[in-house]
Amino acid sequence: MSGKLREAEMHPSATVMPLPSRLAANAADTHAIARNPGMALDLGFVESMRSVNRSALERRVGTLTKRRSIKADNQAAWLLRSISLMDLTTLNSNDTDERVRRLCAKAVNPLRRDLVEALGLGETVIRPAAVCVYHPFVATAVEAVRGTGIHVAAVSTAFPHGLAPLATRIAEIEASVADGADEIDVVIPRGLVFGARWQELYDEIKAFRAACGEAHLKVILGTGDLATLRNVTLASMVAMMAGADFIKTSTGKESVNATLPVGLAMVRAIRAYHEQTGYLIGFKPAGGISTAKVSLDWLVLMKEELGRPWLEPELFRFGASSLLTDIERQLEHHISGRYSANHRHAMA
Ligand SMILES: O=C[C@H](O)COP(=O)(O)O
Repeated sequence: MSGKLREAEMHPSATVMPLPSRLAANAADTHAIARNPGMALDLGFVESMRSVNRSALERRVGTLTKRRSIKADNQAAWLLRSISLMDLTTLNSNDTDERVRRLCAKAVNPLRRDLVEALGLGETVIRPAAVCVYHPFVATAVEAVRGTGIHVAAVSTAFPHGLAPLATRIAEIEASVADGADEIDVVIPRGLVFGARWQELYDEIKAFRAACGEAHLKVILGTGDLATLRNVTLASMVAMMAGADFIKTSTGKESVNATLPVGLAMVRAIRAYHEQTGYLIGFKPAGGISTAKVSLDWLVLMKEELGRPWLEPELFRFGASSLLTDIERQLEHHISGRYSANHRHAMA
């Protein structure tokens, strides 16, 4: 099979629908979007989202993923898109500066030279949107990706549980911003959701947003801990009202991470918020997304439910530590018809 990609395939956004009013036209800057300022907490609106039908969401996900909207011939182009939508992540207890430098080097050159050439990419640069690290490694990452356009995201607010005093969590955000992180992934204390303590949750997230300043705020709900899709939907809505730029499923540390039905509940909350306010909120599924095929399922879901603007890094990211390795293997297979051993891939 030829590995060369047609121009239109390399740039799926070339055929996008007209951009909604709040999306800036300059897609070269992945922060070029009108930021969600948030709104007053409207519990009536939050509660209007309360009925969530799990089996209907599961049926919809089944239909979407079986319809194979991405044809085999186009899959390589969409896998390249998955790379550009990735927050390449390392969040391990044994992380070191050296490991973070290696991750960043991989982000700067995510594909081997021979793959780039075989795919006919020419001067087209394909890179993850961001690297995502713990606070102590922010400065190292900033230095390592300087000048590349790759964002540096820090997980913050006592990741992954969110159970430190509020002042400590806010100070953590401020420290990561001071070190150069321009995206901050915060976690919510799940107990605020179980107790329906929406005002407290709203106030905390609003304080996180203020501490972020210009840095973009991604709010991790820890959906695997939240027990019901109703909780997921209501927490999504409160996070957006409090000024989240993105809502994100999971930390990668819960026993259940990003699932498509949960993702669907969240993107429908995003749609409702957009209809109410005109603002576009990003979505980041994270945790356990490790295969190229699953990444394509997510892209189909986003395209079908929210449309093309949510296939751009301004509005969609995968949080993933090992997805890139599988995408590289699948691209190699696309080119050569063979799979190579994992050890040939630097991040394996
Ligand atoms: O936010 C990103 C996640 O922690 C990554 O999870 P993962 O290691 O399962 O890909």
